[in-house]
Amino acid sequence: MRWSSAPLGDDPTRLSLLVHEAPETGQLDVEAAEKLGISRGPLFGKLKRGETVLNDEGRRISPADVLGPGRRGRRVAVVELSGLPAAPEPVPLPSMQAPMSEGTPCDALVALVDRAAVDGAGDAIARAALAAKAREVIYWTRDADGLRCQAGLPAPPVTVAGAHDLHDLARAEPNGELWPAGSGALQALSSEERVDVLRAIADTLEAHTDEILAANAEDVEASKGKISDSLLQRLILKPAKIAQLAEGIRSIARQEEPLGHVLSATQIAEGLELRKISVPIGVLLIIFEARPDALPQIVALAIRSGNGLLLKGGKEAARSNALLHALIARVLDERVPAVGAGLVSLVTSRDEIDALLKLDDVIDLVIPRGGNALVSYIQHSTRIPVLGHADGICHVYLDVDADPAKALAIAVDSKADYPAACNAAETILVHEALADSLAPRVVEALKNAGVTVHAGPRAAARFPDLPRAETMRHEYSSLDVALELVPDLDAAIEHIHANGSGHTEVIVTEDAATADAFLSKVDAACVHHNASSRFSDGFRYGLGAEVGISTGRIHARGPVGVEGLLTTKFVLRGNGQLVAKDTGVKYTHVIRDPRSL
Ligand SMILES: NC(=O)C1=CN([C@@H]2O[C@H](COP(=O)(O)OP(=O)(O)OC[C@H]3O[C@@H](n4cnc5c(N)ncnc54)[C@H](OP(=O)(O)O)[C@@H]3O)[C@@H](O)[C@H]2O)C=CC1
Ligand SMILES: N[C@@H](CCC(=O)OP(=O)(O)O)C(=O)O
Repeated sequence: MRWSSAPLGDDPTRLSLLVHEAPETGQLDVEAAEKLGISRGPLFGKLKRGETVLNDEGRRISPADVLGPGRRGRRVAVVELSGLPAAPEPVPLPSMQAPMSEGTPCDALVALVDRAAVDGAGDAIARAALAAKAREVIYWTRDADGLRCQAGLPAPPVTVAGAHDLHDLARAEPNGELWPAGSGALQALSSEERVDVLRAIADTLEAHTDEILAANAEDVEASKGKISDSLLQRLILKPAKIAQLAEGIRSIARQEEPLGHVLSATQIAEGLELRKISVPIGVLLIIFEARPDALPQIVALAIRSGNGLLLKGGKEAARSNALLHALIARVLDERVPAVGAGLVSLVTSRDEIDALLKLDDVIDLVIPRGGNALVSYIQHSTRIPVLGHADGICHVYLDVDADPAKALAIAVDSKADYPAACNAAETILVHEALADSLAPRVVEALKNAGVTVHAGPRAAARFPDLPRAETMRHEYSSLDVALELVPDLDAAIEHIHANGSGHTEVIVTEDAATADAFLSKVDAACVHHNASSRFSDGFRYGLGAEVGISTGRIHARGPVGVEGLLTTKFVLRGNGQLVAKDTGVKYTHVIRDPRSL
């Protein structure tokens, strides 16, 4: 352990210390070392100290070959903000201008405040947290009775890279280095290291299934009677769901490295080569509903794509999310200490969102995943680009040439498989020519699956006993569905465009030309032919997982996986070429095949 003093703002008389903990090397794997031809003795000590050694045959053995994961030395900034007399002798500083953290994020900021001044200290603490790039803030107060660690004060939640109070932080004008630090460090990791983290997260989820289920059971218990049954189902985690989650994360790990992928290449002129490569977007703020399995999926996609993350989950899932986040944070700290837990921050309260939405110099993309109200609110409250994942008013159109067995099964699966999902069908459209043949069978099959069928204006004339649908533009998110009759394909498409939300639309028909017309004319993120709307999902589409299903048009649409979290960068390599009013080179503009590079 060593310490140095560090300046805080423009008042060098105040106590401010930077405490550095010595790093811990990993455990030496004696068996592995002996297998590599290292005899017990001083070489073991050298390897433990991080030195490369020569084995008995003179081959170089590096510490990484025989040491388990180590722990980096933590850094804690200590500041005294109350004007109390300075404590230990300040050590002369190399530069008073140096940032308090010496450029590296601190694990924690310990702030000492006069008890009487606590109420007014928030802004100063926020500024100190910013200067220290602190991931966590711990307050101590001091009065006549001595020092006290203030557990009673609003807990300093580990939120945006740990900053304790986002409102204060927003006022403190972050310089953009605090949050992206983790993202930059993530990009510096090798593909193997990021893959290793994903595998470790998948293993951790499975290993802690019981604890996760216990935290989830508390969330479910607390929400019973307060939310609808279908929303409760969305909140519930089960062992099979956790196993599928882990498998999804492993499949993301198996995917081809997404960063630095050459998407196109052009020879601009002799010796002047242009490449377009894939890069991460940067820092993402993702707001999602009370569905805890979304958290590890989103984290895995962000890690694979090299993005930093701020997460805000639905309040009903608070305990499940907190545990999942803590498990992931531990993996990050253990496996990639250079990146650390700060890469993924969990915001717990809706109140913190407004301050974050102001940080357009820090956050690169906001993805609100939830109802239309949420998405519109975010769009109107920020200058940060927004990729909306809004509601799913999905239709299944049963064409005159539909195979009846497929039509019945697809209608039932699209609604009843998981009624609360945004990709569940909300309206079944049936060709009018089938009003007396297929339509009653559809009503029957849906009823048998426990679904209440609500008749639209035309269907009501044919099925007067059914309850009326109050509107055709409604997301039931429950075991309810609307039924409407349409005269032909064009009317079906018109109905979909008038009432749908651009999420997922399905046609059931055996006529290829009708299917093609539907698939090309319908304007939605996902269009399916003879397949359930429920396939519209990142895991089922083979993306491993999803952030959600984008109902926005730019830049990603439909289930958003790793690719949806990337942007591009042009890289031009030359050897001194100039533009010189476009006379400097002879343009060739030869398109290269990226696969040949
Ligand atoms: N397209 C897609 O991928 C998805 C779409 N959906 C759609 O979401 C809807 C259901 O979601 P629902 O459970 O109602 O979720 P909400 O839209 O009510 O909330 C989702 C999240 O947004 C937060 N939130 C809501 N309003 C605000 C606000 N004004 N400021 C800050 N945060 C806010 C909530 O916080 P808090 O919990 O604290 O209130 C929660 O974390 C359905 O329409 C469904 O189709 C759902 C999942 C995926
Ligand atoms: N991925 C989902 C669908 C999209 C989704 O997240 O929906 P929701 O259940 O509203 O959170 C699924 O089919 O399982």
